[in-house]
Amino acid sequence: MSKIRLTKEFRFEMAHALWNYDGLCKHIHGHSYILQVTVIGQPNDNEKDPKCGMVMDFGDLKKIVKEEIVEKLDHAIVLNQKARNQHLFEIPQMFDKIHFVPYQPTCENLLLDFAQKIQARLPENIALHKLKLNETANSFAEWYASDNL
Ligand SMILES: Nc1nc2c(c(=O)[nH]1)N=C([C@H](O)[C@H](O)COP(=O)(O)OP(=O)(O)OP(=O)(O)O)CN2
Ligand SMILES: [Zn+2]
Repeated sequence: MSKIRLTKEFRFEMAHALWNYDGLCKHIHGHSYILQVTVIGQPNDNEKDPKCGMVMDFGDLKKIVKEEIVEKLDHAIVLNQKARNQHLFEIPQMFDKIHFVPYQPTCENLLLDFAQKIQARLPENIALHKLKLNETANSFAEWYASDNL
């Protein structure tokens, strides 16, 4: 049976800084990120199933991506763990949504992290096909399953 790709788009506001970077992005600054998540699979052909005709309910995909990524990162600060500093936690009303990650929080590395998190939550019959992350209106990175076999 034929396969179909489904895409859902998410938006979140996130601050980050690139540790040891040689440009302006070494400073804490924010982006309005746009994340497109594309999955691939065969539409359900069981007429008795409420999900008949669907590869995956858009709502189920939304739940996974919101729980794994959007709810955690929206209005958060993401910093390389090399920048970890106890003083930041002394002002919890500003810094209780700070995430230190074991990588440089570039578009590329965020996508590698997102791919792992989404893949771990997808049902067996559905595969992650592609991710696209816009950091600005004219800068984006893409992850393709076919590049990572
Ligand atoms: N390969 C990457 N390069 C850069 C990343 C990244 O994640 N991957 N990130 C940054 C900065 O965080 C920031 O996103 C600036 O990016 P840039 O597109 O250079 O933004 P500008 O506003 O300066 O670009 P304009 O084309 O002038 O709008 C830097 N590089
Ligand atoms: Zn940036």
